[in-house]
Parts: sequence; C-alpha cells; structure tokens
Amino acid sequence: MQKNSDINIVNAISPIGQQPEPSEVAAKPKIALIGAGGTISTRSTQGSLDLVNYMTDGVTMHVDELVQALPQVHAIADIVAVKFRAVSSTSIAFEEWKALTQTVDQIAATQPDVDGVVILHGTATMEETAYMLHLTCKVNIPIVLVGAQRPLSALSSDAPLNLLNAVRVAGHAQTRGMGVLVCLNDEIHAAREVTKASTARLHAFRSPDFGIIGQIDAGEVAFYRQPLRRWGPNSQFDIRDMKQLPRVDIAYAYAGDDGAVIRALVNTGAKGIVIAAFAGGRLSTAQTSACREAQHKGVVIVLSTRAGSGKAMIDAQLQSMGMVAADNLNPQKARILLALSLSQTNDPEQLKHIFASY
Ligand SMILES: NC(=O)CC[C@H](N)C(=O)O
Repeated sequence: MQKNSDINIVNAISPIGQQPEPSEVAAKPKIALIGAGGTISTRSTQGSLDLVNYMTDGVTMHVDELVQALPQVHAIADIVAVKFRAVSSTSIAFEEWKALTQTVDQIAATQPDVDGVVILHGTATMEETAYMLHLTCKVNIPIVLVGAQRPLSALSSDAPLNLLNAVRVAGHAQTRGMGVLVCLNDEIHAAREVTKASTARLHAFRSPDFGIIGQIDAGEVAFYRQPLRRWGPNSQFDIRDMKQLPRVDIAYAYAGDDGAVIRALVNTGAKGIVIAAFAGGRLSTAQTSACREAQHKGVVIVLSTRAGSGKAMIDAQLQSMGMVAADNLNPQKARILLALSLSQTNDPEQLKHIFASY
C-alpha cells in the first residue's frame, strides 16, 4: 500500500441529504476520524470475494472517502476527517505511535469542541497501538480504535457497522474515563486486555479472563465495567518528545528451547527481553541460563506467558535473579510497557511496581 506521510486535518464533511433540525445538530457529538490504514481503509480491485489479496493489490481509501460511502454516520455525529498515514498495521511502530499521539493532541488543542476521536487501524497490531496510546495519550476525550476483518468491497463486510459503532462509542457520554477502547463486532474492549485471537472470524477480538466492558445493540451503547489500572492523563509515560524507545524483543518459549533466541536477541542489542514463557511463567533450564547471561550484560528480563490468558507467576529462583512478572499482560503488550519503563528505569523493584500498576 502507498504510504502517505501527510498529517492533515480536512474540513468537516457536510452531511449528505436533508439538513437536520438545529436541535438535533446541538445534540450530536463532534467526532474526529483519523485514518491510519488497515483493512477498514482498503478496497479490493479483484471483486467482492477477495478477502486476502486486497492488502497488497487494493486501493487505499482516505477517511473522507470512507465517510462518503457511509452517509448514515452523519445522523450520529458531526465528522471531522483527519488524514494520517494509510499503512498496513504490520508496518506500524514507534514513529506512527508518536505521530498518532501528536495528532490526537493537535486535534484536542485546535478543536476543543471535538468530543471524541476514532482511529481507523489495521487489526494485526491494533491491540499494541491501543495499549501504547492508552499509556501515553494525555487528552481527556475518548479515543476508540476500529478496524475490520473484511474490506468494504467484500461480501458481508464488517467495515461499515464497525465504523458506525465506533463513532457511537466515541460520542457516548460514559466513554470518558474508560481509557483507549477497541470496538469491533458490536463489542467494546479495554485497551489493556484486548487481543486479536482469530485470523479471519468477525469475532476476532477478545479480552481473555475479563471479557468486554460494553456492547452496542440496535445502536445503543451500554457499558458494564471500567478499567482500574493507571493510564493516559494519570500515567508517567509520555512519548511526544522521545526520539525512540529502548529496544525490547520477545522470545517465544518452545519444547526443547536451548536459549538460542535469547542469546541472539542480546547480541542484537536488546535492552529488555519479554519471554512468552511456558504457562505459569516457567522456563527451560537452558533458557534460565541464557537469561542469567543476558542479565549479566544488563538486559532486563520480563516474564509473560504463551498461555493466552492468566498471570505470569515467578517462582523464588527466578525472582531471586531479578526477573519481573508481566502480570497478565500478553507478550506484545508487556513489550510496550517494558520499553516505556526502560526509558525511565531498569531497577527491578521499580519495574515490578510499574507492572503491578499499569
Ligand atoms: N484485518 C486487518 O486489518 C488485517 C490486515 C492488515 N494487514 C492490517 O493489520 O493492517
């Protein structure tokens, strides 16, 4: 896909069709839509049965085009379309996270009447972007990430209703105070817990252990619980002026693991390694030795698990080595929290406190 590096706030798009009554206008929230690419922003050139090739051969739609294709959204909100970078989320990294944070800041500063922000994003790394923004965005307005499993050009695309629902959630009064949210398939997930757990099902996004925090049925948004851990305005992390994050990699444990991946990552220059350890937070003897070598070279080791849910528990031996548990963060989210933390400290006690707080 083409990369468009312009960050450009486009004028509010006028509603198509009949103008609503003034009283309706006053009641409608104003929502900024930031187009960051992914399936939701891509159209196939191979017809309605293409569910795979569109990411390489397809046409990127900017957010204003998408809104033109979804006039129903104007009954729900006044839309401000914001051009960002249309990329596959497999290419999203620190540079995009920083630019997204700055873009959200810019919207909040220049358009104080904007009630919420929706970010259109690929699903592959949506959970990582959501958690990064959750930990670092300082604005008080809701931020909702939305994607799709099937492009707008496909049969039974989930793109239109997902987008409509995300706008509903971003404009809903109760959404303030929930942190960054992810909204697909009529469900609302908290950024800290959500993960993509299926390749192609519409019900791909899940929040293991705790479940969704809300849902949208027949256009009605309903919340049932609220995240408690530290985030956003109350967080110690801020990437707006950072040049880069300390390098943190992930080592996935497997039967017969001889520690080679951990050693290779140390040689690559990792400052921290998150291990997707065996369930419960366990390592092979050879991995433990490789971790000890890594720690002698100053590399911080955080244990998450490959189990898909539950807390990583660290036994006394690994604790005495100064390893830090990722709590119940999955490896890719633990990587984000560790990278942010390492920009401030590599003290195991402080890191333990951070992993217990965020
Ligand atoms: N459904 C999707 O958005 C996944 C495909 C896409 N490559 C992405 O993550 O950006």
